[in-house]
Amino acid sequence: MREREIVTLPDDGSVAADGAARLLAALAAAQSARGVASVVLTGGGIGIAMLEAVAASPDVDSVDWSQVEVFWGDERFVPAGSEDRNDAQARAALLDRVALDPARVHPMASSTPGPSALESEDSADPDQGAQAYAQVLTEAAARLGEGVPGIPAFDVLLAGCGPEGHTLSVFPDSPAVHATAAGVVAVRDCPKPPPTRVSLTLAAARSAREVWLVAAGEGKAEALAKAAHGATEVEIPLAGLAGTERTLWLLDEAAAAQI
Ligand SMILES: O=C(O)[C@H](O)[C@@H](O)[C@H](O)[C@H](O)COP(=O)(O)O
Repeated sequence: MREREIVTLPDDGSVAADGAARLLAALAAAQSARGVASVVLTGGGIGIAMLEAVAASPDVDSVDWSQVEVFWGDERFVPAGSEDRNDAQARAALLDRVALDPARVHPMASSTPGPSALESEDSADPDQGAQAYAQVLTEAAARLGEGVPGIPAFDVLLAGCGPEGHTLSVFPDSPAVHATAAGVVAVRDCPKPPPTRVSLTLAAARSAREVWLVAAGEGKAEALAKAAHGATEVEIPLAGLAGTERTLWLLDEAAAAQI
């Protein structure tokens, strides 16, 4: 596994701004190389702040948004349209402000029962939502090329982390972190509300060419230090984040303070 790159910035605002500039450059480079670029979004304050910074960037049009495929690394299993959903927050922050091709935006299932939407297979059952997303990823891998079997070689996968070391919706010593196959899983009794979610496994996240962990605040410092000093992914799931070509930690000084 290639060495992690750790970039430290003064504060959360500069992490979001730097991440936004890097993301625009990475998507443009991917389009130059392969035509279509793919990005995996996540939730949380810094992840959404980064999308807002992308939307506000003077370089936002350096990317042909109609040729960007958007996926999620995890999603809260709540009704469609809930403001708790990562996709709702991403749409408000960026996706509704750029000219994406709706057919290339792949939300995870919501808990809204009823007729299945084309992509998300909305259902009242997160396991069905996870299975439906696995199918979306298999079909996307056929279009975009796969990193690990059945999972696209995403160009950039974004992830945040929690104070106890969770990333995506994979928590320490949880069924999701013990799910070693590359896939999509339902998460129940999640320590971070809302309790029910759908998430990529860490093995699926490692299908990405580049994996970027974006974190700010002293609350993340201990978990990041443990991961930097050899903790296992079962203990500290963020330790299991790695891209096939690059693993980047974008941290503010407070989050990096104990590394
Ligand atoms: O759905 C979620 O909640 C996210 O996927 C979660 O993994 C988040 O990225 C981290 O908890 C960091 O969140 P903050 O940036 O708000 O601390």
